[in-house]
Amino acid sequence: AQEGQARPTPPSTDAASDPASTRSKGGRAAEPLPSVRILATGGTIAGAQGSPQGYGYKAGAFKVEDLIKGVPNLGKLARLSGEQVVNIGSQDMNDAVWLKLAKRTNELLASPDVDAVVVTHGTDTLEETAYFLDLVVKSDKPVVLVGSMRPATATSADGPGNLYNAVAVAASPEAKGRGVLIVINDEIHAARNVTKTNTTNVETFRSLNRGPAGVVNTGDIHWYEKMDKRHTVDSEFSIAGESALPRVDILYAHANMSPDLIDSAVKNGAKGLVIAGVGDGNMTQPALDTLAKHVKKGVVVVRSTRLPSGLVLRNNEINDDQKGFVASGELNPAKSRVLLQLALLETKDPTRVQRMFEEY
Ligand SMILES: NC(=O)CC[C@H](N)C(=O)O
Repeated sequence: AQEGQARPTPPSTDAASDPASTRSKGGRAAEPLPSVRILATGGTIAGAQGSPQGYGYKAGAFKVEDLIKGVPNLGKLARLSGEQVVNIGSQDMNDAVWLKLAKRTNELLASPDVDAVVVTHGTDTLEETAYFLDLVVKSDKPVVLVGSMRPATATSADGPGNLYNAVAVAASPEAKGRGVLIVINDEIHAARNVTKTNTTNVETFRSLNRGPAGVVNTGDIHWYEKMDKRHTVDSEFSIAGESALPRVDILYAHANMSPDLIDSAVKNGAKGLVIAGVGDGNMTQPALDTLAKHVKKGVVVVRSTRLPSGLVLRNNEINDDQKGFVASGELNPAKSRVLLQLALLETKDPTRVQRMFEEY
């Protein structure tokens, strides 16, 4: 547990308990609670079930005010305010929303009136949005993303408990400087490390290569190791003044992979390509040859893996130096795509991009 900090009151269904604006510590004078802004973007956490039997649900049925009201005692953790950025299923997340969300987050965190930001989000692309923010947020104040696997109206909805824990983490002074975090299913994950591993299970988010950043149970936090990679205030990336991001496509390798889709992606405007390679970032010889041809014309190619864990090491099975490829290291294809989009705002030089893949 965090030293010197009162354990937050666990959620109860006591409707009479009024939200306090201060937290007292062992009889000492009460100090103001941290101010946490909730930025809502939609997803299952804001979804209502279509029918009691069905899986189907209406995404974004609930507004941010509904989400806050739905969690007993949330107001005892922090002074809360909410704003609706978008209300979409995260399968529809796009560069424009990322830029809007990141700029708003930076604006809020630059204010002395805001101590932390919580983003409610669908789980499908949660890890991508989190990593994007990890690379472009210019503050060491906590930024916590949270989602749920069951809609708010489901039996055993997981959203309210997840939101309670997310606000507890955001309100924790020790969350400062850890980069963007994802809180779900009683675990805290670094944006860079976490991935969705199961289509429906509440235990779907895993940091497969490194393990979680901590655990959180009804607001009681236990931290593990700090992230040693560059993020937030140490990041060289900035989206200030950017109105669009370069197009980067992901191509999935498989037996008998043909180079046609590679050519098509480049023809349609991709400035960078990420290969979800077989094994440690491998692919058929025709695919390799076609990629090498596009590298010579300035397209940046990153080799990642379609496997859920493990590293893609430089010059391991493939001579990246000779072909001008970049190896993704620990980053999965979705996160490699995010980093490459930001890298391409700076450079097309594969040596510099490789350095970024080693540092972030
Ligand atoms: N559990 C979820 O959040 C998935 C719902 C939806 N596809 C989304 O990502 O927003």
